[in-house]
Amino acid sequence: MSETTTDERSARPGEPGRALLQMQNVTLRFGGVVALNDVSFEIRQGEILGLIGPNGAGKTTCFNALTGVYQPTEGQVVFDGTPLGRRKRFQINRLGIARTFQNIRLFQNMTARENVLVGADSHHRAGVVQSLFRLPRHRRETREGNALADELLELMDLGHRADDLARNLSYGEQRRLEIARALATKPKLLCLDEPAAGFNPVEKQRLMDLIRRVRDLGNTVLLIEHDMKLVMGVTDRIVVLEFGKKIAEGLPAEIRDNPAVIAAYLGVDDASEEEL
Ligand SMILES: Nc1ncnc2c1ncn2[C@@H]1O[C@H](COP(=O)(O)OP(=O)(O)OP(=O)(O)O)[C@@H](O)[C@H]1O
Repeated sequence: MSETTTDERSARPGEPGRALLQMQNVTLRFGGVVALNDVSFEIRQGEILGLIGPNGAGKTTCFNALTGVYQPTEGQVVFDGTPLGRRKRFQINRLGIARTFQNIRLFQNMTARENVLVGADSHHRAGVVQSLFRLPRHRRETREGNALADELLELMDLGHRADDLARNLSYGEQRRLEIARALATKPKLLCLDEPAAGFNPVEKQRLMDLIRRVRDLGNTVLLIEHDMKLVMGVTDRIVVLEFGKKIAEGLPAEIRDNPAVIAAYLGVDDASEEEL
């Protein structure tokens, strides 16, 4: 997990703090489709920022722009003071951005612990020679990796499943394992793309509690989530997209009362004013 200093945590969630990531006037086109249209916002150190909007609003494209899957057509993404430019996904991951996906991407025939270790391993420094001959650095990193993996599994309420194959975990456990694996890269920013998709309300609430726990340890989280009630309950600030444009940004209570947001969601089948 990322380490934080007192300075970084001094700003309370929702209050102005250090900008960890800045989307600066990002436009992203796919042929004639403008998936993002001049979008600007920032993610502040130590907060949970919710990114919401109706289907097709551009949320996943936004994620993809800031994790290196797509390059902005115009504008730029600045992370921790560094413009991401044309960096590849693994380079952006090394800078400190980790993400999970809408669909589960685990190594199904590996144990839960091994899946987390894959994340930690990508940041280890011991080379092939060190590993082959089990030299001291490799041994130390293996020990540290195992300890970190177990800590993260505990954090995600998966300590008791460490030695079970990923494929034998329940759907909810697999989703939590993905978050543990992403955290193993010790990211400065954790991006979660609909982590509660397919959950029942009780599971959803439990996951949101875990995400808050992750934030309380000093991590910064970007969260895409469709369920409005959950977003309102867990996030510190919210950015709302509609048709590729940012239509609102603010504290959950401000977003709930924002007429443009209410109008955007009333146009969607499965949302009602009550849900907002
Ligand atoms: N690779 C692509 N090629 C062409 N168009 C795309 C591509 N990816 C996304 N789009 C289009 O960009 C727009 C935004 O899509 P995006 O998936 O980012 O929205 P979203 O808010 O994540 O939606 P959902 O909630 O349904 O996942 C949509 O019109 C979509 O069809």
